[in-house]
Amino acid sequence: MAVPPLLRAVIMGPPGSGKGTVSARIIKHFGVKHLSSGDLLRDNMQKKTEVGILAKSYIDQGQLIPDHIMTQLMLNEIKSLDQHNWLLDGFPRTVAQAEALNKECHIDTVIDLDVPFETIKCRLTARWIHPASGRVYNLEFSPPKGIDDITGEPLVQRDDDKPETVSKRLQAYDAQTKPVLEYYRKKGLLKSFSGTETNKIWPHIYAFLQTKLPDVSQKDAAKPR
Ligand SMILES: Nc1nc2c(ncn2[C@@H]2O[C@H](COP(=O)(O)OP(=O)(O)O)[C@@H](O)[C@H]2O)c(=O)[nH]1
Ligand SMILES: Nc1ncnc2c1ncn2[C@@H]1O[C@H](COP(=O)(O)OP(=O)(O)O)[C@@H](O)[C@H]1O
Repeated sequence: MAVPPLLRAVIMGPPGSGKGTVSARIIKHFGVKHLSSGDLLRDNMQKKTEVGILAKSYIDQGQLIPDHIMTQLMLNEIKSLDQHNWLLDGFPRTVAQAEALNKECHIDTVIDLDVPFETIKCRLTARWIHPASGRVYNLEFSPPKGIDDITGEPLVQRDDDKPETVSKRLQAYDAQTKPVLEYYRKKGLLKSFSGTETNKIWPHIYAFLQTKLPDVSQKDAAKPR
């Protein structure tokens, strides 16, 4: 029997559009490997690696990390996922990164979360995360019980979720990341999902991915959450 080709997907959208939240649901239902550039950078910052120390100065300013550093870091990680279906989250974020990725692998689909900036600004100041796993919580949307649901470890707020840094990140998105949407649109790979609530966008993403991969979560497949 022929082995189905491995899925190579990217999830895009402005900061706070719900990439992490939707990725967690995609992992649960479709069992893909998830590689988040932000989680990888935060892990490096926490371990105070050379990349982590350098990244902190950019992230604190709401700026993107230089392309050559980010590309090297991510392409190296991607290699270790060779035999799996994977989903990239937060990379590529510039056209130069998209071109570098294109040289290394063929991308099948790009899921774009099209959420208005006004919606996002409120969300990010209420975001709490569990740094070790990248799990995200929100004071209103998915309220934490004060600690991470799985490990019981404390949650933290991200330094770059301060309102002034959020504005800079949204500007960087407009200037540097929106052209990447155009890059993938021209290749016919872009699938945009518009809305202001993850729970309303998700069933459409779920239906779209079901055309590519089987649901491996087994239970509750009729009502994907
Ligand atoms: N109010 C509200 N918050 C949401 C919704 N979807 C996600 N969030 C929260 O918004 C914040 C940003 O979401 P996240 O998945 O981290 O976005 P990312 O920056 O694109 O990865 C987190 O605190 C989420 O819990 C939603 O539909 N409504
Ligand atoms: N592909 C990338 N290129 C450059 N910088 C990046 C990239 N991915 C993440 N970063 C840096 O890490 C920060 C946090 O990224 P991420 O966790 O994806 O946050 P969000 O999706 O909420 O913006 C970004 O604001 C940026 O400074």
